[in-house]
Amino acid sequence: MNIEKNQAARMAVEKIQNNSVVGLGSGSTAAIFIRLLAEKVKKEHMNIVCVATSIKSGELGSSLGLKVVDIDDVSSIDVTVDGADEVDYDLNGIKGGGAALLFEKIVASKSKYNIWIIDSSKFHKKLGNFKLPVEVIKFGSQRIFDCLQEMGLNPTYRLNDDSTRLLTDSSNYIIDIDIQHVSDLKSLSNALENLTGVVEHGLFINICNELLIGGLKKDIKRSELDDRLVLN
Ligand SMILES: O=C(CO)[C@H](O)[C@H](O)COP(=O)(O)O
Repeated sequence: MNIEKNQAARMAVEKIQNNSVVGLGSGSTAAIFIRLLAEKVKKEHMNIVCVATSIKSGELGSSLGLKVVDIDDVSSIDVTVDGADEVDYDLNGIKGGGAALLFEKIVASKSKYNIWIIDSSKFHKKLGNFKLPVEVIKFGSQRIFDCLQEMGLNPTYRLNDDSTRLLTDSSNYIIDIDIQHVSDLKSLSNALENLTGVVEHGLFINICNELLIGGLKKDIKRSELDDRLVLN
C-alpha cells in the first residue's frame, strides 16, 4: 500500500501552486506528501507557508525546511492535503486513526480547498469498516462512554501499547465506536455533537473537495461528483 500512498501524495504535490498557504495533514500518507512538498519547495524556490494538523506533522515539516506557522498567524489556508482512514463514494470520510482529528477538522474548516490522499483499500461505497474516533475530554468521560454503549455503538477507549489511555495533542481521550450499522451519518454527527464533553468526532461530511486515490490513479472532484464518474 506504500506504493499507492506514494502515488496519491505525488498527485497532490503537483497541485500545489507558488505563493500559497498549505495545510499539512497527519498520518503516513500525509508524511509522504510533506516530504515531497519540501523537495518541491526547495527545487522550485517556492514561497509556501504551512499550517500543521498535528505536532508531529509540524515538526516533520520544519525539520525538512518548510516554513510552518501557527494557524492563527494566517487569515486562511489555500489548500490542505490530508490522509483519511475511509472515504465513501460521496467523498465523506472517517479521519482520526492517528488521533489528530480535532486539529485536522479545524485546519480543514479554515481551508478554501481540501484534498485527501488515500490508497485504494480505503475507498468504499459506505463508511463503517473503520471505527469512528470520538475525542472526549477526560472529565466525566465514562458518562459519554456509557451513552455510546446505550446507543449500540460498541465503544472502546483507544489505548497505548502499555494499555494506558491514549492522549491526543490536546490531552483528551479517544473513544472509538462501531458505525457499521449506522445509515444516517448526519444524524449520528449531530447526536455526537450534542453530547456534552465530546470535543470532536472523526466524521468529515462535505469537507473533502478532491480525492486522489493511489493505485486506481483516480482524481475525483466533489464539484464533478455523479454516479457515473464514481462508480465506473
Ligand atoms: O486522520 C488521520 C490522522 O488522525 C490520518 O489522516 C489517517 O489516519 C490516515 O493515516 P495513514 O495515511 O497513515 O493511513
